[in-house]
Amino acid sequence: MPTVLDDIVAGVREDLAAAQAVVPRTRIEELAADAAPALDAEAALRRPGLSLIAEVKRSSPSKGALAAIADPAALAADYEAGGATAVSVLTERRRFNGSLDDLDAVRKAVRIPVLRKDFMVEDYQLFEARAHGADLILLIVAALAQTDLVRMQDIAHDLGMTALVEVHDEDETRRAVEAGATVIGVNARNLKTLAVDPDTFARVAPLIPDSCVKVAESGVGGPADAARFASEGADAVLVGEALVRGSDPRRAAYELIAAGATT
Ligand SMILES: O=C(O)c1ccccc1NCC(=O)[C@H](O)[C@H](O)COP(=O)(O)O
Repeated sequence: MPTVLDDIVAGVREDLAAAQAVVPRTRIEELAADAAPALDAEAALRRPGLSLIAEVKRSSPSKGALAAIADPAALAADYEAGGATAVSVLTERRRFNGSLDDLDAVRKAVRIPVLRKDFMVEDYQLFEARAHGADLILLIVAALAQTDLVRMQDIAHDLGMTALVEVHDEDETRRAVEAGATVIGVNARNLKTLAVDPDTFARVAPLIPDSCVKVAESGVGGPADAARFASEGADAVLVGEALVRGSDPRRAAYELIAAGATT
């Protein structure tokens, strides 16, 4: 029985084939090479205190529609003003209602690193991300064979980008570490059931070497959660829903970061 992840990836592959028919691989590589150099997102995430990766997220498979976000650039600018270290832009179209246009708009609006958050399954998407100004990309261990994970991380680094390698459990964490990941995101959302287990980070983080940046992803509902993840060793939290549902994203971003600093 296909999982939610399988369904999402199948849709991504269809959209990717359409994109490649319009912009072939050689051209997307040229566009990536011509883009302004990537910002050093890993260095930014290593700064003292709890970093916030604030997400532009319109909808999701687990919750459906979250927020209309007519102006993703304005939202990203609010995140930056609130002290976010980076902005995550969901570019997947079918389930998250995102796009590369959102990435372009956010890239133009902020001076902090930008994450292209998508389901990366082919090298083409890495060049595409860079061509659209991404500084960070997401590699989901559950969606990739180990050889693909290693190669795609190498390509991302060659393009000057940081790879946020996402894990959900102990086995995936071992694979991420073995692949040489330096920035590891522990996603509390089970990709089969979509349930969020807030204890995932505490369980899995001890397997991540101290030399890595540790990011707690999903289910951060407010400052108390940010403080808890910081006390459990998170260097950063990645937050979507709690920020896009609120009325004051700038203040909400500030409060998450402040809560992380108090631990
Ligand atoms: O959000 C989902 O429902 C989802 C389902 C399947 C795969 C990925 C999914 N979300 C992507 C993310 O990782 C989150 O957007 C991100 O961690 C922020 O989560 P949250 O703060 O809980 O919105």
